[in-house]
Amino acid sequence: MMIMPSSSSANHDKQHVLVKKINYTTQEIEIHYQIGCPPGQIFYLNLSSSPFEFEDFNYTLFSCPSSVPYISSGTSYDCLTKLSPCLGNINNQTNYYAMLGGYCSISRMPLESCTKVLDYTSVPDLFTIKQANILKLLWFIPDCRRCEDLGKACRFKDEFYSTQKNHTETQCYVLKGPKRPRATLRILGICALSVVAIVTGIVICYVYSSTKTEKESQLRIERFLDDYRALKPSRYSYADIKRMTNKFKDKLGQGDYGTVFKGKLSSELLVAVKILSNSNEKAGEDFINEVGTMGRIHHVNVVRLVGFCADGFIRALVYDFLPNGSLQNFISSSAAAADHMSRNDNSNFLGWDKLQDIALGIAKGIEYLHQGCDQQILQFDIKPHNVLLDQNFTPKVCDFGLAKLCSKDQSAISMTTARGTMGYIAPEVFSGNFGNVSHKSDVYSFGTLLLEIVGGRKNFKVAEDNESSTSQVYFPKWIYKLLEQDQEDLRIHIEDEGDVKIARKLAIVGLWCIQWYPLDRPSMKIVVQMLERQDDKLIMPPNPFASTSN
Ligand SMILES: Nc1ncnc2c1ncn2[C@@H]1O[C@H](COP(=O)(O)OP(=O)(O)OP(=O)(O)O)[C@@H](O)[C@H]1O
Repeated sequence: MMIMPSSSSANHDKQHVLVKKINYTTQEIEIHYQIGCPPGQIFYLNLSSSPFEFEDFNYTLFSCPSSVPYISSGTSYDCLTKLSPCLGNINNQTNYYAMLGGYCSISRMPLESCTKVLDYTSVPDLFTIKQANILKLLWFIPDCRRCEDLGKACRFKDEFYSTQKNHTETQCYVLKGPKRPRATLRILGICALSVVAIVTGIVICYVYSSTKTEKESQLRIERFLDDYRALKPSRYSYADIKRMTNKFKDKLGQGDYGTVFKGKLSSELLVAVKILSNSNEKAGEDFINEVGTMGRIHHVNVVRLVGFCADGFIRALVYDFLPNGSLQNFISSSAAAADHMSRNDNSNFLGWDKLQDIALGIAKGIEYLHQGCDQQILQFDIKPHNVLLDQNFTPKVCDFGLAKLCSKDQSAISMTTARGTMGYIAPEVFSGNFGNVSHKSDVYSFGTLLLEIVGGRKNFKVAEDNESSTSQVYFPKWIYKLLEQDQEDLRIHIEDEGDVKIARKLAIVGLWCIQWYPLDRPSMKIVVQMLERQDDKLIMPPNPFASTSN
């Protein structure tokens, strides 16, 4: 900061002073100022070109012959300041100077021997300068003290619009953060909005997905409970059975042990209801067998027992309805017989791929019965009649009236009477001479079924066509010879290149299964593996008819 001594002063140079303190609230600035000697110099400070003023005081300068004692006024200002040792030379006399503040009464000062030299009006606070070398300056324009008190910023009123250059009125305003360019602000706004949108989106997604997951898990539990309930066969009354079969309106078929009717459990669940005939003395036993066995098994290739009825003398079994009926309806057309076999209508022919799938499905179902349950279940009546097909032609093993439960490690079971259907029964089942009755007995029946699929006719029935001598040939024996001679033409109905390969495979597996001695037959597990093989490298089995060959 610079201040200029007055023109009356000898020194016209601008003087640099040090700003010690600025107080914006009181609008005071303190500068470091060394009082000169004689002190009058300060009284001629020219502040006209600056916005500052000093607080004006009035003083009277006295010249005294000797030093005067210092006397306090008792106020915040001192009354008398000695200017000793600043000696001045007035009227050719070397004198001490004393300065008397205008606010003090001269009568109380020890100035009797002194002579008044000069009155100074409107001069700075000499006492402060003298004590601390501080000169206090004030400014009044702009007047921001009110704004400072309010903690606000201050500016000239209508700073931007005023046409008057020297207007002095001020106004307070709230100081905002540093201004940012509009584009930056817009980008920041967009970013902020995006963040808010993303966060909101995440929150909505989270809430939505957690509600959805909750609903899904609830649904899953409901479904599980439904399924769990469905796993156990329900018990129905006769009235229920009548209601579900619409009073036995739609008959599906007649078996040895009863009549089967179509029924409806709900709009979605169709059922087949088998009413066991009372006339058959074995019906009660079959009933217990069937419910006891099927109540505990669940497999895609085993028909599901939905429920049963034991109401008075009425016994009924309720199964899932399988719209494509039994496999028997489809295998008699599988082979368009060669000249020595009777030619059947092949309108029901499913194709070799489908037949292979069906064979594999049945094998898996039987393997499950043998190995997949707590107890081994021997079905003892595997035949095409007892394989039902659903809407996708997935095979389901059914009819467990003859089934027997035994422990898994049991290698043989005792059997008092022969079980099963002639032509499918394993030799050991009807005669104890050929080995023990075991799971291998089901393997034999399955082998017969496989060969029926390939031959398209009942194996055990020698063809009744007497027009040709070859029609008397027993199909398994005949096909064994053909395969042994590695003949390509199996005299089957072929639609595709791979058909012969499939038929060969089914026939070879079938021949393995119908080995006379149970020990020579593969287990159902091996049968499944053989049927799943894609190559045509299956080893030919020994001749199953060696002991019976003529
Ligand atoms: N779950 C089912 N879904 C659809 N049809 C069925 C169902 N069960 C049986 N049938 C039909 O009812 C007919 C009679 O079946 P049933 O099991 O009583 O006798 P079978 O198997 O033909 O002979 P057997 O009494 O000697 O075993 C079958 O041929 C089949 O067409």
